[in-house]
Formats: sequence, structure tokens, C-alpha cells
Amino acid sequence: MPKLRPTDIPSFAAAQLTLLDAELQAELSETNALLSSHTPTALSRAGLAILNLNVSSIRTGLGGKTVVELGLDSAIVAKGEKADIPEHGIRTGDIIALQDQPTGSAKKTEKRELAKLGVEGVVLRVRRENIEIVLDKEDAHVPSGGKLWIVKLANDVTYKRMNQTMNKLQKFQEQEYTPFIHVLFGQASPTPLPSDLNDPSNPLHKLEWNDPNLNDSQKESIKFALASREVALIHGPPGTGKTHTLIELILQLLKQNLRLLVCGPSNISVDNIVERLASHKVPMIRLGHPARLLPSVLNHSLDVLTRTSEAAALVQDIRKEMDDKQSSIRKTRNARERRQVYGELKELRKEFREREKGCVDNLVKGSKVVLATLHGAGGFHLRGQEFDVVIVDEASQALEAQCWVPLLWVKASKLVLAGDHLQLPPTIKSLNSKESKAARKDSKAKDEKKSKDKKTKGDGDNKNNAEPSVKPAAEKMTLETTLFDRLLGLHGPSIKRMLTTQYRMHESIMRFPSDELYESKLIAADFVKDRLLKDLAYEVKDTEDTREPLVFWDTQGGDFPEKTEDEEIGRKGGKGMSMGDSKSNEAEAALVKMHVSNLVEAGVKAEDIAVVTPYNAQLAILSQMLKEAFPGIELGSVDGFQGREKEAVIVSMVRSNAEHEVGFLGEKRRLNGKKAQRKHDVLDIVTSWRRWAWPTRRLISQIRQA
Ligand SMILES: Nc1ncnc2c1ncn2[C@@H]1O[C@H](COP(=O)(O)OP(=O)(O)OP(=O)(O)O)[C@@H](O)[C@H]1O
Repeated sequence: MPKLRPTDIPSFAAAQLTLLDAELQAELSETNALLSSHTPTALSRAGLAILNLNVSSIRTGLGGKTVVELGLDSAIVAKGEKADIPEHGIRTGDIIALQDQPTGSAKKTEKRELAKLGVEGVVLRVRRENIEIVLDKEDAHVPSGGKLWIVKLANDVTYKRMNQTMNKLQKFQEQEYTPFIHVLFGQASPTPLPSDLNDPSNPLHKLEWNDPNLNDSQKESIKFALASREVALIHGPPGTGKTHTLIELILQLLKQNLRLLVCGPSNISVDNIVERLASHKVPMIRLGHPARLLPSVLNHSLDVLTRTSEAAALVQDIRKEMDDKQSSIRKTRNARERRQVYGELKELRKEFREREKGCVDNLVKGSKVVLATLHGAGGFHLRGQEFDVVIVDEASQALEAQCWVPLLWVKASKLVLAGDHLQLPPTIKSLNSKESKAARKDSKAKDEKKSKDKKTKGDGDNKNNAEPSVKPAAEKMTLETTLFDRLLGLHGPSIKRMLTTQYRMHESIMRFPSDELYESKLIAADFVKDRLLKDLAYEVKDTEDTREPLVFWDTQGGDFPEKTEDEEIGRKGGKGMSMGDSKSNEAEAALVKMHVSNLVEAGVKAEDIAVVTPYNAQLAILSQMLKEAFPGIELGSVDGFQGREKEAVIVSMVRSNAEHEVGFLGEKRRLNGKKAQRKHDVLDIVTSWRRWAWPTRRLISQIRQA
């Protein structure tokens, strides 16, 4: 039994609030620096703004919000050409400002200030020829006149919800400290599992599996999660069928007639589950804005269900009336008329919401499985509802405060987390920032004072209280510590089960992560363990590149020097926003190109190949060299390349210097899993490392020492 080091809940919440604030400040200052130091044209070139837009229509969306559709200004589109919006990096869910575009004659300083003005909204839908925005404020006046532009702003919505959640936790009343909460903070141990769990007489032994192909470690994890009373962790290394296991777990829990809330940190992680559950014909509701959902899950979305259910007709009537009112605003002749229409719209919106709420409540309350992002689970639809189990997939990718959103806004008494703490945690911008260090120091000081006060007070008041001493919450706390990590630290491996058969990688690719991170426990499933590129379903020649599952290219020596580049402003069309130094290595990029050519000449399709690199500067060079030459090839940064599965992956490591410096590549979790190769259905990782095995060897020896 591990020694518990319980956490004091209010000071835990206080420390989280301080760290979240430092993170938000880091994000805001990064964005503000960009907006204040670049012109709209520069921002547009970097993919962070779209210029020359016009309003094409205004309508009423979910929740009675105003939706503005913008298209390219017809004056700037050459006759006969298609009015596609030029390439940009603005995506659904981004927060943007919309406003009149400064004229060419506006002063530079004026242009810079502009990004701070205008109406704010959220991007609802991005199409080639138009973009839809939901306005934040109901009575926001959409700029009309001439050309408009939109610019991406820092996104503080998720922080607001995490803050709200941690504030709620901080102010918990005595009666809210349920046994479940005590376990989550290590103030009580989880209820021991029944001793007969492995006994054939235990009902869990007689489970009827929906999937007859589940492997033993998957079955064991499901039984463990079913038997656990408060908390169960399912540890799923890359490709071991973590989500596959969760699906069976959900089906088994439903057989027990339990009500479930299933969450993930991203929309894609949730949709992945909805799609797989749908094939089992499970009735369910997916919360979340339809624009952010995969088309294949829309039929389960609340939005569609509220339109197709009986009660929906009442909502539709009023929606139409609101749309008509919206379009009449443009025809008003003066401010008085506009005020009157806005007033009428306000009344209609109120009624719309009431009717919509009635319809939504009925649907949500009647549903046995509700799925939402962690953030979305904090929306008003679910407030106070009861669930028997909260399940979180990809839990190691979520900030702890995010995981508390479903736990605090609904009533639940059991938590199942699926994840892998040995892959990269969520990206933290403030990790080593001045603000964050100062915040930690301040929080630690407060904690120490508090435990000192408590001790003095406790000497007199709590003589009979045998509670173990409480760990100061802020001690070494960073946002990188996930709930999965913390629970494992508090209760030890007895609260987790590990999946050990992986269905993705050739045995030799698996060897490194298995030995370095998973105590050599991984096993390659039969049908992947010796698959090679030359054995693909289509014809591929047997060459030295296609018969080897893992190739290292060594770039040792002075011919492949790394270069440090100042990343001026985020990449066009990419995620943008990242600034600072980045590394590149042109000779290495040329080698990658040669290797891609070899694979393609052997018959491997370009769309089955991915090239990933840890550095944006290298990515830019690789894009130039490869995109046109090999249409369909997938390129990405190691940290950002998620959700893709590829037959061949080439990793360009970039670093090569006399000092043997590998910088952030020294983080061993970066070479593992999700952020590197996990999402690729890798038959072969063709790792281009031959001549630069010098830094690579160095890297590996550094990892071994770590
Ligand atoms: N018992 C099984 N038998 C056969 N195939 C399986 C089994 N379990 C999982 N798989 C397959 O393994 C692959 C990985 O499964 P899944 O996507 O559920 O894993 P994961 O661990 O969630 O993946 P990721 O590494 O992307 O998080 C899928 O193609 C899935 O169909």
C-alpha cells in the first residue's frame, strides 16, 4: 500500500488558479505582442488574419446567437475567377475580432491599434469561399460600410471555465467532501477490490464480451474498471487499443443500466468514441457545437436532435421570425428604427431560449450516455445532473483543471481515466516563465503559512483527528502534472491496469519505446509484428528501403550543420502564433527528399508517407522541397502532428552540433507516442538518421541516463 500524501483541497485549487492565470498571461502576452507589432497585411501573411471581406448574410444560430457569414469582397476578385478566400490559419473555434479594414492611407500606428477594436466572436465554420462567425454580444453592431477584416485573438474561453471550476472547488462546503472527492485528493484510499475478483465464481468472470477479439490485458482492464468503486486508470501505450477498450467498457456499464458521461480533451477525441459507439447502435447525445463535430456524428448532436424531435417545431417557428428580423436591420433608415428592431430581437431571443431549453432538457435528461469535451461538460445543459460514471479518454492530454470540469458541474461518484502518462503532457506555455515561477513561489509561501497555522490550531482543536499531515498543494506543482499523474502518485499502481498488446507498429519500431518507457512489457500483435512496406496491399518493390522496418541515417560530421532561425511570426496556414528561435538543417532536408524519392520510386504512395520534425523552421524548408514534388505527402511538427496514421514515417531530427546539444529533444516522452509516432499506423518508421546518428546516439545515451 503506497504511503498517501493527501492534498489540501483549497490550497490545491488556489495553486491551480495561480498557475492557470500565469498560463493565460503567457498566452495573452504572446498574442498581444504579435498584434501590436505587425500590420494587418503581415498578420494575414502569417495566416492570423483575413483581409478584404464583406458580410454575405446574417442569421440566427443555436442559443439565439447572431451568425455572420463573410465572403471575399467582390471588388478584389478578378472577373471570371473563383472567390476563394486565400490560404489562412483561422480555424473553427478560434476567437476573432471583426472590423472595418484600415485604408491604405491609415497611419501605421493606427493600423496596429486596430486589432484591439471591433466586435468579437467565435469562428463557427470555415469553407473555401466563406467563413461564419458567431458574435459574442447579442447587440453587437456589425461593421458594414467598406471592406472588413478578421484577426485571431487569444482564446481565454477554456481558461474562464477552468477558473470557474477551480473557484468552485476552492469554496467547497463540508458536505461536498464526498468519499469520492476524498479519494481523488488522497485523503482516503479507494475501496479495496473484492478479493474474489480472480475467482471463477465472481460474476465478472462470466461477462459476455461484445468484442470476441479483446486481448487478455484489455479484458483485465475492463473487469478492473467495472469492479473499482471510485477510480480506475487504464494505461494505454501507443496503439494498444485504449479507445477500443473504453468502447467495450461503456457497453458493459450500459448493460448494468448505469448513466455515463464520456469526455475527452478535444472534439476529435470525443467524436472518435461517438463514431465507434454508433456502430453498436447505442442511443446517445453528443453535446458541442455542430460546426466543431465530425459530419459522421452530427446525427447524435444535440443541435440536430433538437431540430428533429417533436418539441423542435416550436423552436423552428421562432428561429425563422428571428432570422427575418435580423435581415430587416440592414433595411433600417435610422438609429431609432434599429433600436426598435434590436429590442424586438431581444424579446424573441428570450422566448427562443426558453423553448429551446425545454426541448434540450428533455433530450439530455432522457439520455443514458452523454458525450462532450471536458470543457463542454461544464455547459449549462449538464449542470447538476447525475451520472454514475464519468469516463475521460486521452486523460494524459488534459490539464488537471480541465478534468475537474465534468467532475464538479455534474454529480458523479466514479471516474475512469484512460491515458498514457509516458507520452507528452499537454503543452504549457508558461512552464518556465517568470510569472509562473513567481506564482509558484507565492503559492508555496501561502501553503506553508497555512499548514503552519493549521498545525498550531490543530494542536488545540483536533486532538483526536488521526488524519495524516496534508501535503502543501503548490509544492512543485506545475500544470504539466495531470490528474492521471497525480492519482497514480497518490495511490500507486494498484489503481491502474496496463494494456500491453499493440496493434500498430512493427516489432523493431516498438522495441525502443517498450524498453525505454514501458519496462519491456509491450507485445506486438501478430499481424503487425513483421509487416514491411514491401508487403503493402498494393505493389511495392522489394528494395533496401522497403524491406527494412527501421532505418537510421547518420549525418555525423560538418556537412549537415544545424542553423538557428528567428521565427519571425507563425507559419502561413499553420497554427501560427509561435515566435522565437527555431532550428533547421538544409542538408538534412535534402536527404529526407532523397529518401522520400526512393520510397515513391519503389511504389509507396506519397499519401502513405509522413515527414515529421520537431522544428518549425525545418518544417518550412521541408514543405518547400516536398509539397509540390510529392503531392499528397503529409508534413507536420512532431508536437502538432496528431490524428494521422501512415505506413512510413520519416523523422528529421535536425540537431547536429559540436556541443552535442539536443535541446528539447532530450525529453524522452517526445520520442514516444501520440506526439511522435503513436497516431500513425506505422508499418515502418523509416527514420532518416544515418549520418546524424551522432546527435541521435547522443540523444539515446542521454535518454538512457535520464
Ligand atoms: N483486441 C484487438 N484485436 C484487434 N485489433 C485491435 C484490438 N484492440 C485494438 N485493436 C486495433 O488497434 C488499433 C488501435 O486501437 P485504438 O485506436 O483503440 O488504440 P488507442 O490506444 O486508443 O490508440 P492511440 O494510440 O491512437 O490512442 C485500432 O486499429 C484497433 O482496431
